[in-house]
Amino acid sequence: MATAVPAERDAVAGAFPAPVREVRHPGALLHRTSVGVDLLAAGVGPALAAASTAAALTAAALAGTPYALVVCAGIAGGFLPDAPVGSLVVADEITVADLGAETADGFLPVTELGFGTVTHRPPGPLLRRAAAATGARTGTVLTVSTVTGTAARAAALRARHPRALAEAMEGFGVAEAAAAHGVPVLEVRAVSNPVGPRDRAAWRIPDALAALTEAFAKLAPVLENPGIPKIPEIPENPENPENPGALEVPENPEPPEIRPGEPGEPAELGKPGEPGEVEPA
Ligand SMILES: O=C(O)c1cccc(C(=O)CC[C@H]2O[C@@H](n3cnc4c(=O)[nH]cnc43)[C@H](O)[C@@H]2O)c1
Repeated sequence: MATAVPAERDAVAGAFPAPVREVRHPGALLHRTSVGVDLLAAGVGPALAAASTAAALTAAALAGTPYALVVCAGIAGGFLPDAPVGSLVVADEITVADLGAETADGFLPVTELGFGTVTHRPPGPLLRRAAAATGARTGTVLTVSTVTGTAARAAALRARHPRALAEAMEGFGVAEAAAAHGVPVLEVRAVSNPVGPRDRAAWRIPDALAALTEAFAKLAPVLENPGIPKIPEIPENPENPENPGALEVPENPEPPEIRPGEPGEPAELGKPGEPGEVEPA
């Protein structure tokens, strides 16, 4: 579970039974709950959130216990009237709003420049279960690098993304990291403020954090059993032109010896193995 700041991480932690313990990896400090869900304050903005999430995913994969699901969570700005302050949004599209080029004819997303991606979509069945469990609205959650501060910018974003319910700053970065590891992603946001003219005093942060705790209490059973198989990554093999998408594997590979409770045992959701962990001093 990746949030931007520790206050959001701790709000999510409030939905799980105490205690949590710290697990330190290079580039990612995890809070591991007693039910095996890992929480990460991944940093503000898509770049740092992607870097931190990728570090956590890589550490888990190297330990032989890859994550089954990544969830980006936190507070957000909501587009009125569809996502008022206090409401909860689960993204059916996680879309980066400002990755592209400004032209004389307006904004062009990177995809129209011929590269990259601008949207990640959570698996439909998981999304529907998450929305049903929490009562959340579903729609596009935009990822921005600059918080919207004017009515004109809010209107421009909605004109370009009519299904947008909320904007926040990490979802696309977290989703890019998850996609690189072939792991599905969800984004869950509690609306703390309207998207529009900047009025920081009007942000209802404590209420949104409380809504986040409540949402994750309801989501816990869904997250424990997301029902989504990991998409296997097929590494390229340039030396095998008949099957360039597969690495050569011996015909009867020796099965790895795996004993219960050891690294390599199929992981419980989000519960990486012990190697690589460093307990806090
Ligand atoms: O000051 C606090 O106590 C506090 C507690 C929890 C979170 C914060 C933040 O400032 C979180 C920043 C985080 O929130 C997202 N966010 C919220 N509203 C918007 C918005 O209107 N536009 C874009 N992002 C928004 C965003 O993901 C930030 O990273 C403070």
